[in-house]
Amino acid sequence: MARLHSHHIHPRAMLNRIHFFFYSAAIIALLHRHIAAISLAATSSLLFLADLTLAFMWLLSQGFRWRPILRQEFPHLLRQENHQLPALDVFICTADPIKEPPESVVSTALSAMAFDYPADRLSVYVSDDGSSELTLFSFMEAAKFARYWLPFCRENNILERSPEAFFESGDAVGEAGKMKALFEGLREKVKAAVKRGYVALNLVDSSEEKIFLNWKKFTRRDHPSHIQVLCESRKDRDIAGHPLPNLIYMSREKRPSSPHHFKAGALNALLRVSEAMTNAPVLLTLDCDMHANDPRSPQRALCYLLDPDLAPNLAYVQFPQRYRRINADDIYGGELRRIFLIGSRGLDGLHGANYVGTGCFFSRRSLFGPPSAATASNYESKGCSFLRSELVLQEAHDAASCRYEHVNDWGYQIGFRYGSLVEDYYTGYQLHCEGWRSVFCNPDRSAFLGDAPRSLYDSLGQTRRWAVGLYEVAFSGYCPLLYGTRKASLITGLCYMHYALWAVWCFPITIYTLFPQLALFYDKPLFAKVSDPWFFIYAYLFLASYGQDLIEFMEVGGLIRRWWSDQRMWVIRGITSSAFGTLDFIISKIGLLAPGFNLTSKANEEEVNTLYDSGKFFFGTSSPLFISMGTIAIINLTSFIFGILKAVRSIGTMDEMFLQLLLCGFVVTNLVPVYEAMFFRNDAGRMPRSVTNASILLTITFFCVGRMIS
Ligand SMILES: O=c1ccn([C@@H]2O[C@H](COP(=O)(O)OP(=O)(O)O[C@H]3O[C@H](CO)[C@@H](O)[C@H](O)[C@H]3O)[C@@H](O)[C@H]2O)c(=O)[nH]1
Ligand SMILES: [Mn+2]
Repeated sequence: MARLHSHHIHPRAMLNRIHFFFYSAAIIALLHRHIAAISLAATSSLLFLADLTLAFMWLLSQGFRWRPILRQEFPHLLRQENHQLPALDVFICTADPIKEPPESVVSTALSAMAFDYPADRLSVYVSDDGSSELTLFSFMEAAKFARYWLPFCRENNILERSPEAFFESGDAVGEAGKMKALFEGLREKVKAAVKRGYVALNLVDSSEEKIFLNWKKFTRRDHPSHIQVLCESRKDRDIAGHPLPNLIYMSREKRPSSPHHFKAGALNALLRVSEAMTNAPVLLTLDCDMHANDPRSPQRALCYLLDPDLAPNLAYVQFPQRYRRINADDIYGGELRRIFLIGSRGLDGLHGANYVGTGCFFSRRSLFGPPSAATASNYESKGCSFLRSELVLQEAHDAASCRYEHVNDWGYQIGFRYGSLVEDYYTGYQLHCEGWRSVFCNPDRSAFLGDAPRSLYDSLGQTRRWAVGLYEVAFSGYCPLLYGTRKASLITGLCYMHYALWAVWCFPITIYTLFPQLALFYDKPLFAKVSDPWFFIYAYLFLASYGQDLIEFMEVGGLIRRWWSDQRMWVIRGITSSAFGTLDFIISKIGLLAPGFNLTSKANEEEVNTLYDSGKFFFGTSSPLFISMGTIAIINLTSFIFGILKAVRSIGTMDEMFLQLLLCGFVVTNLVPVYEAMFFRNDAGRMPRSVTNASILLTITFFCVGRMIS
């Protein structure tokens, strides 16, 4: 058998290692200087703390650079060699018809149904945590549309098989025009229903009517399980007479007394329901807003999953999260290249890429125990009984009930893991600790494309939730530093710890954006003079780390201006979402409030979209997050202006204050959009006045306190 894939170590790995030694020497020198000059002065000990944290985080992150791997697959060989393709179950999660518009969710499902894959071996399962009749209705419509859409894609060899994305790009004429009209019809119907808030019974036929009448008795937090087989490949045909893949709607049982564990709970219910129905050995998880952009991605993943050398230990093949409709500058750093490309590639050279929740092909086996314990025979696909048969449906409903969650090890020993809001990170980590491996697959044509948040508040809300979820792992019995380093490997554990402490950046960033600025205002020098040799250590540390970051970012296809946004968002997150995420976590730990999964909005709001497309930040709401950002912005601006004025008057002081002035200027440059939104904009996305006023008040307070201390 020819090799289905190849890989090599990144050519820069050696340079990275050399750089590691020089850079660590500089860090040690700096820390030594701190210790030698240690004083009880608050500012200098804070700066020491900041540098210590930065150094620690830097150390944890070096594993990503130790042995990055680049891979290539040869999926065409699968066909040449007549490989039998295994059955594939696709899981799509949605949770709210308002934040996650059903017309987009069905597009995602259609893109997966249209995979270039034998229909009798492909099933698409949709979990609806919103338990919404609107979503079910949309999927009923989607099942009808699929009969036209699938043959259209197949016959015209279309690559972009999400109807939403397909019709967005390019004009539709001829047959495509007809398809577009059909899809628009579906969309209008769905949108009208969502606007109305319920499914009008005249929209559905008599057999469907019963379902919706029944539905009205439930609430979204208290209802029995509901499963609806919308397409069944053994029975249903598209308009060209080909079998359709299975399409199954599931709303798992929810009871107030039974914790539902958010997305991890939904995925586990899907895991059980699919076991009762099709039990495919290969699974694909997708977020509702992440459609397939290449119909042959399953074959690409199978290049690894079918490799007899890898298969016994291979848990999953992860594709990167990539996004469409990102604006030119990617103002919110939504691409997250550092996590989804650079980080994954780095981990791939160790135990394997981390799981990022979507675009990931699993071997079902891996979710049921360590590689040594699994017996392959339990994971053979079912193909005999009809999905709509009484028996199968009964079993499936049962599998979607809360009952399982109480008695079994679901979420702890098997399935997607509970206990963290970032169930993806946590599950991948646990699998690696169990001895499973994984692979990062990053083809040139994006396999999946999703939507990134389009308002600042959404973007920060998302990372705030991640921060809490990551802390939950850091401070659990499975802390990667203690447990991961032992169970997986030293470097893998350190990398996972780096992510677990992702929000810890808030400490050094807040210190560096606050105290040197106050000190500048009150003429207190903190750093080395320009004429001092130590100045060069500072310069080296700063330039080398930013330089390395830039090189890595560009190398994974980034643009300079997007890199600038990316590093800006690092600063902004540090003073907002990471800081508030840290607080959220502390509050949840002392038992005041249980952490919740706030969905990221995927809704298309006109104003938000227009501002996003024109590259302007959308603030709009008065959130405490923005007050902390506004305060730091104004403090930096004030100190910077003050510093410049002083520098102009007496050049002499420049020598010892230069680094502080530079730092201040750097922060000010980063926060230009904040000043604009506070003082120069009048649109809906500007900073609310109340936030600006509160920030000014807080700034004054800080300067007063600073005066008392200095
Ligand atoms: O109770 C819930 C909450 C969420 N979801 C689904 O989970 C997915 C991710 O939710 P989203 O609001 O889009 O979160 P993001 O922060 O954008 O998602 C990232 O982070 C999540 C973990 O916090 C991962 O699950 C995702 O895969 C990853 O893309 C969506 O399809 C939701 O419908 C559920 O099914 N049930
Ligand atoms: Mn999302």
